Amino acid sequence: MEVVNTVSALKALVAPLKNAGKKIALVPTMGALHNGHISLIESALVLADTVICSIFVNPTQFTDPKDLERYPRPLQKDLNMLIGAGCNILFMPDVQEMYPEPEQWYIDLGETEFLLEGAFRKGHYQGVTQIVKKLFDAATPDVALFGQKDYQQVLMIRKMTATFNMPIEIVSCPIIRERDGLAMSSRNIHLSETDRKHALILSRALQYVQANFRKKPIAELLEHAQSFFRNVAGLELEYFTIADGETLQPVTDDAGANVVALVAARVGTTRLIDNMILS
Ligand SMILES: Nc1ncnc2c1ncn2[C@@H]1O[C@H](COP(=O)(O)OP(=O)(O)OP(=O)(O)O)[C@@H](O)[C@H]1O
Ligand SMILES: CC(C)(CO)[C@@H](O)C(=O)[O-]
Ligand code: BAL
Repeated sequence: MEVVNTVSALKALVAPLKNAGKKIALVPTMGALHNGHISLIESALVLADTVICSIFVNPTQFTDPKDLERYPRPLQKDLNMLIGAGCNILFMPDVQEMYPEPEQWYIDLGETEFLLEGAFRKGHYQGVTQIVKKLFDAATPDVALFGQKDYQQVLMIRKMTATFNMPIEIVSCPIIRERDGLAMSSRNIHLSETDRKHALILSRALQYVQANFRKKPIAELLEHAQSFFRNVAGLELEYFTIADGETLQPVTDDAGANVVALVAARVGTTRLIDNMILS
């Protein structure tokens, strides 16, 4: 695996590959890799000739400075995992290169930006689209892969690429879970033993809704799913919604296809998200 730290070094590697007609895939990450990330690399290897993984903990998408400060950065382990997975190129730019000057960035991502994650992490999707645009410009991929775990993120990135007419296929990959159902996340490392038990409530509530969708009214599903989170010390529900998979607006009982249940909760000091597609 080639490791490059600058945009110019990345472009120098990628240009001859593109000239030779090779298909390039990009898997953007913030590091602290787990099997969810590795599944993206594996899917990328199927879709493309060369797979680039980026590791960059992007300051502009963090709304909580403590969250940024304590974001895990186990570099050696990440390198070993990427080599084991067969990744071809690791791009690890530094903050100074990605943001040489403080810059203005605003793009219209539509109303969906302000719902769910966007409501709890103000400006988050401006920061995400800002860095993903820079990563796309640097890597010039044909295809980029993201996890369904960050469901709303995939919608926002599709909107951004459409805005800039970027000819990049955006692929959403299934959520990889621990054996007991907890969605893998770099932030799981912060969970205490008690938090780890409470964290399971997110996937359990989603599973309940998935198993009972169209069997019970939406209001009843929501009430019961939300009740899973009540009176659990150290567990704080931020949202649980059953929404249209494109607009993320809440659906009613006559909803057709493309419905998703999404949840976010604080478990101890850690904020977790998860979702399941219902139809
Ligand atoms: N469990 C998972 N299954 C599949 N893809 C995942 C999973 N977790 C994260 N991803 C995807 O990996 C990419 C990089 O995510 P990121 O580096 O933020 O990891 P993360 O585990 O989501 O970390 P955190 O949630 O703590 O920010 C994103 O596209 C994300 O959706
Ligand atoms: C896409 C991403 C790498 C942009 O920083 C990040 O939001 C993530 O890890 O999902
Ligand atoms: N996994 C999405 C990146 C973030 O939480 O900031």
